[in-house]
Amino acid sequence: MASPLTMIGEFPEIAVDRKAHVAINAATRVFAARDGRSPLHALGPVSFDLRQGEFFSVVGPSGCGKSTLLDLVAGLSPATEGRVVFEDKEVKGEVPDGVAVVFQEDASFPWLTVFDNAAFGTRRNGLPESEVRERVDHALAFMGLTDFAKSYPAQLSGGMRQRVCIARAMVLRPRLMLLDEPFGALDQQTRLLMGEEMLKLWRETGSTVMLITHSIDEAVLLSDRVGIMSARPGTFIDIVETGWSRERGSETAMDPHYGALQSKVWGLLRTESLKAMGV
Ligand SMILES: Nc1ncnc2c1ncn2[C@@H]1O[C@H](COP(=O)(O)OP(=O)(O)OP(=O)(O)O)[C@@H](O)[C@H]1O
Repeated sequence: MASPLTMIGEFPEIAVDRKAHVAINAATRVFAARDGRSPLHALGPVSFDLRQGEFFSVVGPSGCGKSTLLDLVAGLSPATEGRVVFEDKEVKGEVPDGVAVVFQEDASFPWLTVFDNAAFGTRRNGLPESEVRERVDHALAFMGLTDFAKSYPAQLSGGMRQRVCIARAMVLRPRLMLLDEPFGALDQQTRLLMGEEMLKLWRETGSTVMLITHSIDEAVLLSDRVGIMSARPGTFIDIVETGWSRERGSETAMDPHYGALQSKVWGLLRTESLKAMGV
């Protein structure tokens, strides 16, 4: 019988299992009524799987429930109905072991050095200091921050601060990385470079990635699959396979298939964005 594991190109150590790593089953989120307003149905019902080791991006009109979906998968917010299962365990009430989340806003701690920022999660998890040091040194080198280990966030650019946050997530060696517009506040150039860093990280770690983004270009370039959400309450109207190899990078944008994928995603998103704007 054929093995369910597929060896990937130059990275034979990463065996990607195409079965579900995260299963989202008929999940909805309704926010309770507040200030005399009616309850707000923000999301779903939405059902989909994140496959083991894939890079999955989510695009959708503003306010359709993308961050709400990520919060559900991260265990930061409960599903009103339905459920989320990560590695055969229901996600409930806390971020599961093996999951790291990176947000758009600069979440570095200004009172800690770059090294101590990156070490924060692992120290809290009680990892021995020698192991912390080894992991942090590797993550800072990977993110090009070695020379800034003793600097404080205020001494860094916005892009570098965001790299510190990604290093902090990387040090945890997550099996699932949840990224909520992590490059949203960065200029276009830095954003492109950070996308390449993310791909490098994804290739090195073999972790599953779910990225929320407003950028169709970014979603199409980085992902194995792009999920397009409807206007609120968000559900997936389509999930588009890109077909890229793991070796993709900025040059993938020159591939003739890239333009066709971009147009397809934009075509789907445009209709939903007009609906969200009430047009
Ligand atoms: N804690 C909350 N309480 C009440 N309503 C909320 C809460 N969080 C989000 N919402 C509402 O739920 C809806 C979905 O919000 P969410 O942030 O998930 O959308 P989004 O697709 O990520 O938006 P954007 O693309 O603009 O970042 C919005 O109408 C938002 O106002």
